[in-house]
Amino acid sequence: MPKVLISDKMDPLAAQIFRNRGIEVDEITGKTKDELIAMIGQYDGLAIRSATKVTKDVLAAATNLKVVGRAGIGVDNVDIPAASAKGVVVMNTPFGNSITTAEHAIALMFALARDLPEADKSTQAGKWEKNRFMGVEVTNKVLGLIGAGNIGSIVADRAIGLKMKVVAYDPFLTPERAVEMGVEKVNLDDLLARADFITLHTPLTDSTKNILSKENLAKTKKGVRIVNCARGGLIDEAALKEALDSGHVAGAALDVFVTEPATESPLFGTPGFISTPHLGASTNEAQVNVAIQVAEQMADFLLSGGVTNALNMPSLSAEEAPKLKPYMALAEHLGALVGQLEGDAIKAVAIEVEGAAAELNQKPITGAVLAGLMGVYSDTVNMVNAPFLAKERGLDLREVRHDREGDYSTLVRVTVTTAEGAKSVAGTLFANAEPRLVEIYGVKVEADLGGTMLYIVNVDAPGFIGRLGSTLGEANVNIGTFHLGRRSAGGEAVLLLSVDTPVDDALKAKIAQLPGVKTAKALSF
Ligand SMILES: NC(=O)C1=CN([C@@H]2O[C@H](COP(=O)(O)OP(=O)(O)OC[C@H]3O[C@@H](n4cnc5c(N)ncnc54)[C@H](O)[C@@H]3O)[C@@H](O)[C@H]2O)C=CC1
Ligand SMILES: O=C(O)C(=O)COP(=O)(O)O
Repeated sequence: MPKVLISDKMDPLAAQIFRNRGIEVDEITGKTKDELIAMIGQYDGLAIRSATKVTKDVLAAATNLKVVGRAGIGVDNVDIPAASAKGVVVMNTPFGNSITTAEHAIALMFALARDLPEADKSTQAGKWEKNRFMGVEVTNKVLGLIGAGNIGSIVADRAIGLKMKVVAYDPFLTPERAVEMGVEKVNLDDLLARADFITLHTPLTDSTKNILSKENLAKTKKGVRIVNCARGGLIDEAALKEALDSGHVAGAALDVFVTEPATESPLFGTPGFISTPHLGASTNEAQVNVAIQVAEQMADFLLSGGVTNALNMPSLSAEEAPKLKPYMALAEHLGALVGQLEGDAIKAVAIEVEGAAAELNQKPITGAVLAGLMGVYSDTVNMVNAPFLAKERGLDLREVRHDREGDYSTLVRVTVTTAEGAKSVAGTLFANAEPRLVEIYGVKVEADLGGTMLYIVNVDAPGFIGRLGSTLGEANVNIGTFHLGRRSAGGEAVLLLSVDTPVDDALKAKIAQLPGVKTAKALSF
């Protein structure tokens, strides 16, 4: 039974879903990094929000971990390259809390426009300072949207409803989408110069870090009000403090900080400054959404291999997963076969599918071929890290889907290119379920790949099979299955046999010395 740790505060529905689906679950929140490291080894899945930091050290200790599920959007608290290298899938719930976060941005915009927190404090202190608080309307004001993705678009929609003019800066926003959203696509300088309110909705990346830098804050319109419900680090906090003190920026509302929890900050107490403790996603509705989604996605993955919303591997629906399962076994075997036969000599790989296989999602088949191929170099390769390892080795990858009718109702072909040219192996499914090799380097051989095998290329001549059988018999090695094919009578013959015991180097050398043998390799699957 897989075991999951929920390490951040999550709606109880998450634990309930795991249990209903037969997954053991522990809810242990608020642990330090060392405590997490000490316990993580026993879990197959880790469900988190933003508090748990899934660092390289945590991943190194996570010897059983297969999936990290983020009940929310931002995954900057997860070292994704380290997770990928370790073969751990990282998934999030990209839509579950977007409305809620957009609403929080709008709420903060209004709070800034009317100085609500300060007015509340003063009124409850019995001051009735009616003349101190003079706000601004948002109607007809320009809202500058930095980042026009899921949350940004919802903010734009609400702001347009409030009769604001929305200008958006997002390098990935197409002109068509801008028209659809009813916003004007602008460059950053234009936005800074025109916006009465600025709201940020981008992830924190190299290109967005300090996007509101000291220099860019200086380009804003005097009296601008700024909202950040995305990530700390998008605004230079020290520069923001200066701009608030000087009165250039009239107000700023931050839900997120460079360092969280932000229990102290030079910004605290600055006139015009409002803050909330990373509450963007904190509504009942959003937390129910993300808890259900993350638990269902993680359970699908742990129980059936279905992959949804993964950031480091292609998606695979829970319905598709069982259909693809035998193909993935076939693909992994074909990859392992060419990987063991050609090793470092491989420069490029082409993966072709035809017949029934061409109707399926090809990405998992490709991932499985690469996992088999890269598995030659490491025991910890799986479908998640194999594509990254292949890229690191500079392997050129090509995927081809054929519409044509071939000799087989379904076929997967893996062709590798080495200095000697292109070499290919192909396999099919017997009875839609059992993987079968059908061709190796141009020779038709039907074989079950599995266990320990011997691959022998020899000159097709009488007496060879007898001599090989005797050599194996003398070494007390029992033959399990025996598959034979040849390029032409009297030409090159190919033998693939499974044996019940490992073949040591001495026996391999003996076989290689038999008359007529061109190649002799031991394989394991
Ligand atoms: N405060 C909170 O509790 C919450 C914060 N968030 C944060 O909100 C942010 C946005 O979330 P979504 O809208 O769902 O993401 P998204 O991926 O749908 O949209 C992000 C947008 O930023 C744009 N972008 C990327 N680089 C940019 C750049 N250099 N300049 C301008 N735009 C750029 C992208 O093209 C994309 O359209 C994320 O960082 C997420 O972590 C999300 C949920 C809750
Ligand atoms: O979903 C996100 O990106 C958020 O920032 C929400 O964070 P939280 O789950 O409230 O810790």
